[in-house]
Amino acid sequence: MTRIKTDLLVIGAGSGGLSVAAGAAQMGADVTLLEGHKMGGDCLNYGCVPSKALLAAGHAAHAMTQGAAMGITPTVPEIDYAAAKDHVARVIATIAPVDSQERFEGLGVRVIREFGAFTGPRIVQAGDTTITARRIVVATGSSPLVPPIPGLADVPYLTNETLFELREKPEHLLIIGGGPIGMEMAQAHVRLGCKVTVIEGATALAKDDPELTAIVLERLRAEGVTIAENALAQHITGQGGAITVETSAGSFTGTHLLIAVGRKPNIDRLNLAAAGIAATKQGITTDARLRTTDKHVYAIGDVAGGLQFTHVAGYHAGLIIRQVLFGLPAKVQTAHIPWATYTDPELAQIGLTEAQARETYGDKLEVVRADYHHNDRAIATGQTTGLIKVMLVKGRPVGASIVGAQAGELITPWSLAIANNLKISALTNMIAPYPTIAELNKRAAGAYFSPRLFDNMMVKRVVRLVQRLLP
Ligand SMILES: Cc1cc2nc3c(=O)[nH]c(=O)nc-3n(C[C@H](O)[C@H](O)[C@H](O)COP(=O)(O)OP(=O)(O)OC[C@H]3O[C@@H](n4cnc5c(N)ncnc54)[C@H](O)[C@@H]3O)c2cc1C
Ligand SMILES: NC(=O)c1ccc[n+]([C@@H]2O[C@H](COP(=O)([O-])OP(=O)(O)OC[C@H]3O[C@@H](n4cnc5c(N)ncnc54)[C@H](O)[C@@H]3O)[C@@H](O)[C@H]2O)c1
Repeated sequence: MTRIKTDLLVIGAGSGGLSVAAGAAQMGADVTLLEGHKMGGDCLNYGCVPSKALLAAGHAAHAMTQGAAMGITPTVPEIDYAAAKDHVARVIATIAPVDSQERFEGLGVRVIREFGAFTGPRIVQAGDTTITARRIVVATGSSPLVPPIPGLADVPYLTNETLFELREKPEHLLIIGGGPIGMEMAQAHVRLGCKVTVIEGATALAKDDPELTAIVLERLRAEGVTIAENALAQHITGQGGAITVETSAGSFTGTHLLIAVGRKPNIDRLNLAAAGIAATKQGITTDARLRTTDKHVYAIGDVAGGLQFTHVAGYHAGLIIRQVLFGLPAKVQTAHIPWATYTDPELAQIGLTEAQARETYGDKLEVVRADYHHNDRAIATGQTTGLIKVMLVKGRPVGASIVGAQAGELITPWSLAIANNLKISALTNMIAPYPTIAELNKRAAGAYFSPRLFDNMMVKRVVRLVQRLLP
């Protein structure tokens, strides 16, 4: 049995935990990091990285079918599904050293490859090591939620933890859940030559603006994905190769089944009760400073519930560094946190959607828009499907929604604007190189001033007067 005393104990080496550990160790703190499974957590091994790598393989296959309008003869791509998964594995392996035990030990972090469990307030057991810490950060992430649908336990099913290892190409992939995981994986698979059916109990991509999600769903359907909405999965039967999901809107049969109905926080192993730390089904209870019910213990990232994204876990980590290392106050804000779904077209959101902004601000709300089909770069590249909507109150953005090529890139300046409470003029003052899709942001911002300048009699009178007076 080994006993350790440490300044800062971080439980979980995923997006959030690694950021805290790297920052704190490099600033001179004594840091201990526990990881019971793979360094890098969900994002690297089972989430963002493999999903974007598989989407890229699907994109490459799709591109071979799309050149006709530009004089390129489309071909039917030959798809080696297992080789596409090899590409996914290589991408993970390329990024893995950044999150590795060796790198973190090199930074001065004490890394223990064990699951941790509280045995008392600020005391954690990890294998045969007992750790007492002045401050603890719980960053244990989340796992796929497997709902208690009758029959599910008796059929083989995939989750994001097993999908990326699958080497045999699904002939017909059934996906329960039309959230970001379901829709990204639906498009990746249909483009890799699989038949795909998405079974969604309510509305697909429901967290985004319905006007924009309709554009994504239309494209997915046009590419061959069957999307059944208001189809709650109720009963599952069959075996590998022939699985039937009975829903409130009919039954669907496929060869493989992916469950993508949301996440559950990783708290079962933590023995939180021993430390008097409260949690709900959504995650560990935290205050606005990310402190748990034990003020010396923080919870960050997916395990704290709320928005579950890698950049949120990273943002939380920054707030922890501020508080724990420098003793400065810090408060979680959510208004400037964007997200993007990497379908084609991409879908991105920050702040309030139009409906949410309308509910909050009523008549004070102004909505400005710009369409991709007016953008010269989008015309040149044949990517004219899409639009930007910006929600403004008294000349300041309170939300932005984008669907279209590179929406995930285009959302960033709106985060800058909202995070710094900038006026929309900050975006009109900006100059984007021509021809770029990014000009759309400036065009949307300009749409706020256009009616004020061009439909304004006073402006016209002033201009005429100045013209008369000028020599
Ligand atoms: C398919 C998929 C695609 C995604 N795509 C995106 C995307 O494109 N962009 C985006 O921003 N987000 C994406 N996400 C979400 C993103 O992966 C998570 O929000 C992010 O990984 C959360 O980071 P975390 O540090 O909270 O948890 P994790 O990264 O999950 O790390 C938690 C770590 O803690 C370890 N652990 C758990 N319990 C213990 C314990 N008791 N002791 C020690 N270690 C423990 C786990 O093994 C794990 O390594 C995606 C998620 C999925 C599933
Ligand atoms: N691009 C990204 O940033 C990205 C990509 C993937 C995942 N993620 C993260 O992972 C989280 C989880 O994603 P997700 O797609 O699993 O969850 P989700 O909660 O966003 O969507 C799950 C969907 O499943 C549906 N559902 C639930 N039970 C059902 C049932 N019995 N039958 C049919 N449908 C049912 C829900 O109505 C919902 O639309 C996301 O919220 C996000 O934070 C992010």
